[in-house]
Amino acid sequence: MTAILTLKAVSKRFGAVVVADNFDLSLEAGEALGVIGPNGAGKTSLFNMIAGAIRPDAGRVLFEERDISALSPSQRCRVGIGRSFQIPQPFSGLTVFENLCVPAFFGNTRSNIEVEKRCVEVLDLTGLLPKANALASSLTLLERKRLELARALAGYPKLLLLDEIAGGLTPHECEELVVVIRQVRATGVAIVWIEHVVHALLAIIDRLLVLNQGRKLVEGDPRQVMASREVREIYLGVEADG
Ligand SMILES: Nc1ncnc2c1ncn2[C@@H]1O[C@H](COP(=O)(O)OP(=O)(O)OP(=O)(O)O)[C@@H](O)[C@H]1O
Repeated sequence: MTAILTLKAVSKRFGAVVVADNFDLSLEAGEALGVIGPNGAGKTSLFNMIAGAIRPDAGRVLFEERDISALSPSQRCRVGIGRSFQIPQPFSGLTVFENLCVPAFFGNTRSNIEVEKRCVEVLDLTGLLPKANALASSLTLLERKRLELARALAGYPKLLLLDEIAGGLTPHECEELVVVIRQVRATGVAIVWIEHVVHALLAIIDRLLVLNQGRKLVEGDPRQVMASREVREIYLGVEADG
């Protein structure tokens, strides 16, 4: 299969803090990868380097085998990278539908009818159709999370970066969101999902990567990774003896 995303020997540091240490990553089209790691491990910085918000000190980022290292965040959006942020910040004075129009119209040559159709499709997929005309400021936390996902989807991404989208939700709300993300996945979009709510991740992903201090600590089958000595050590603070 073709790699949709490749990171080659990416390094980044902020002063003495290393957030990526000669880091390699490959993701196939349609694949779902989970990313966990302790606070400060470099997870959001990884997204920032994929989405173009920060530039690595060294290394390259490839999307569908094209080097996108020099592209701006908006150009990366246009090639097919969508992103949701840890703290949803919708345009609170606009309606839910209008919030989607912004990324759906941005920087493309699609007709109004096509873009409107896309917005309705995404609202339906994310369960927000009944709220289409509500002001974003009136939404509950779960609805704002749905809107965050919908805004990332509105720009026709082939790769979706989800940053702790389940954070702060009740277990029941989290289950509802997992149902939506599963539906998104079924449309063929590749997903990289950073999440501390591990059971939500495990319901979706094919592969799990554990980051620590900008390095890949362990990666592979999600359940095997969760049961690994390395994960027990960093999360439980125990010196596992294997
Ligand atoms: N722009 C920046 N300038 C300076 N330091 C930064 C910058 N961005 C991130 N850092 C530092 O880099 C480290 C990694 O941050 P990052 O947000 O990538 O971690 P994370 O794994 O996402 O953590 P969390 O789980 O707490 O969100 C942290 O120590 C953070 O303070």
